[in-house]
Amino acid sequence: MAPRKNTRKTAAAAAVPVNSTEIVPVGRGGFLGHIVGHLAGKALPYLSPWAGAYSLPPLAGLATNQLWGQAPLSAGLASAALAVGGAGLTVVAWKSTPASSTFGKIRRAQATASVAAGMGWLTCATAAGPFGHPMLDLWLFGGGLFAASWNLRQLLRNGAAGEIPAEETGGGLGALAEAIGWEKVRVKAAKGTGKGTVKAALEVTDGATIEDVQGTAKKAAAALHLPPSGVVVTPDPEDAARGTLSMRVADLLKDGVQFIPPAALGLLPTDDIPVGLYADGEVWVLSPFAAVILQHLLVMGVTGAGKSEFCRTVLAHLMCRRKMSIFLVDVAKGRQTVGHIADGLDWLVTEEAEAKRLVRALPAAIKARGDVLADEGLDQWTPDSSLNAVLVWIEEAADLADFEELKEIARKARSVGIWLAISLQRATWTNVSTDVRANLQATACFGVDDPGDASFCLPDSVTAAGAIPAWGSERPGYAFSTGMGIPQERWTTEVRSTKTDRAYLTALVQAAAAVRDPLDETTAAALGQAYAQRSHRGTNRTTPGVAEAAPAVHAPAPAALTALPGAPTDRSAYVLEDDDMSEIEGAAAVELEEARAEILGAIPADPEPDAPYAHLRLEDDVPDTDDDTDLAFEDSERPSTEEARHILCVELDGFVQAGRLEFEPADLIPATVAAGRKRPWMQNELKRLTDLGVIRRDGHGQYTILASPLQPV
Ligand SMILES: Nc1ncnc2c1ncn2[C@@H]1O[C@H](COP(=O)(O)OP(=O)(O)OP(=O)(O)O)[C@@H](O)[C@H]1O
Repeated sequence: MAPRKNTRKTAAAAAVPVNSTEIVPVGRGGFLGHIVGHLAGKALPYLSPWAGAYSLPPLAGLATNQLWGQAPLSAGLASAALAVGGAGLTVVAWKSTPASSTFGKIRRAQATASVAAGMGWLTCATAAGPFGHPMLDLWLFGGGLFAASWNLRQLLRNGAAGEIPAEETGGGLGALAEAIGWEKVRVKAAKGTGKGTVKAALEVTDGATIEDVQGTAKKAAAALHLPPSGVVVTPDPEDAARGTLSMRVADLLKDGVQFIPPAALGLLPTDDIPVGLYADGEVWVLSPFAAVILQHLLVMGVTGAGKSEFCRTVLAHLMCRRKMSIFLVDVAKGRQTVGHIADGLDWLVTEEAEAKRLVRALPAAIKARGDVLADEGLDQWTPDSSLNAVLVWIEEAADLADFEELKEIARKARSVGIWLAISLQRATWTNVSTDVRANLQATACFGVDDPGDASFCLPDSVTAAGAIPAWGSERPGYAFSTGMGIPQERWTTEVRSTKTDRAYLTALVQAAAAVRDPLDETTAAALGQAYAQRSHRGTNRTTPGVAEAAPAVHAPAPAALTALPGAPTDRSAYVLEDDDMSEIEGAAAVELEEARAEILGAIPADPEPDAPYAHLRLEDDVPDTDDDTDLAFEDSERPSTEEARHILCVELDGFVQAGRLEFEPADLIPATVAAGRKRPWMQNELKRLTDLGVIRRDGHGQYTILASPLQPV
């Protein structure tokens, strides 16, 4: 295995401050000096109430006494004015001090009492003078009590920073709590992470729940003037009364995230895929193939939200790996999105018919891979298998396959190492069934217009926490992502995918051709003609032992039938016994009536409606020739059953050679006539070829050719 570099931490390392140990200076000033300095530093904040209490009152008292205390009239008027002013100030102090908690109430009482006592003393000191008795005694005792009570508050606040409510820690969280009705919520120890996010511990009391708090995350964001998704409340899995409040106060990713190149060419599919950065600078890493369960991915976001960039990022990384094959289906703008890295795609599908072919071929590949893994003694795909891991990325899958088909593929592909990624602009109940959704357990939800859409993509636990990317296309590349080995506590952290550079990616993918393995033989054979005739094939190394697709052989040769996936080895298998025939006829009877309308509907309108033979149907015997006519038909010998079947097989093979893998029964009418047979015979043949895995019946009377009956794959 190629050496692995730990990409997960590289980008983060620059942003994370190094934890330093405080160094005590030794030398001049020395240890004692340091202790004295340290103590002085600690004590200083506690001295200010004392300094204020013992300096301001005498100064103010002396000033007012000197100004108005000398004459009885001015002293009386000044005292009265100060008393009224003092009462007013006391009311203001009471009203303006928040008291949503016990601590708040104490603080309000303390602030109000301090103002009232100070103004009362000043009123008296104006007339009586500050330094006589009892004014001097009141100042000395009252000032001491005042300063000590404020010291007590400081001590409580500093000593129990983690235990007291936010309003005690300052920073406006107390006001926030009051504004959004968090009476039963304690917000503790708000701390900046230094990476644009402030985090605080939450605790609910009096019967409240963390879910109640989650419901008000948007209010909190509005009160703090943050983006709607800027406040996220995550419950503590260990304690239902606790949680974490994260507030993203700065956007470190707004200048974009550069593509993080692969650590090496030739890594395995199980190695980490770095696809972007989290809001706190950590690398956003996906590990789908290394996770305990391979979780299929649902990518969602409005047009312009950044899905294509994300797709290119994931694909580019996987294109640089061994034992990995990638199929991409994008009927809308495939070449435009990935044309420059198409070399790395083993199969790029841009046509709807081919997309349907691919989807229909997958069940056979899943089955064949399952058999190989069982033989290899593996419960699920690992790099030890002889098979490649496969990524099938489908854009707007709901338009290309029916839900039942997708559900089955998603359910079974997981264990055989086929990773399904489905990208949608808007996943609602109407364009993806809940069954399919349930099988897409990993998500990357980019901007959506309606918050409800996000809840279709992201798990409830994530949207409930307030992690909803309801920014539409305003913030391209930003998303929330879950599953694929992402630690659960990261699911509610915003990410931004990397922005790719066309020229760089092209060069990278070209260089990686030397390490890309071709698709393993088992999967390639099981995918049949749909894969053998794919319209695009990428470049990869040719590994000894893995044959390239056989050149098309037009000449039908009986021996070639051996190449059918799961088909018997000699042509006699195509010849059925009578018993089989009646069984098939019985089973086909129902289908016949259904197919009849379809076939007849497909036949163009009769160009000679008034001709004497117009009443004849395909299944009617050809009438005897008119006695009056000169025309005579040569008696041609009716082909044997084997010959008739061969004619039909040649017709089907002709379709395959022409790159046409879909047909309707009506298309086989000329061959049926050439075989000297009628419609029921053709229907039986179709049924038989379906059972043999040569063709597959789709809805609405259509068939897909899975493998030519006459050619090796
Ligand atoms: N991670 C990103 N960082 C910066 N810009 C980005 C990022 N992702 C996408 N963009 C920009 O946003 C625009 C739209 O991106 P993109 O084509 O990936 O959106 P989309 O979701 O695929 O849209 P659509 O559904 O129409 O295909 C592009 O101009 C692209 O450069």
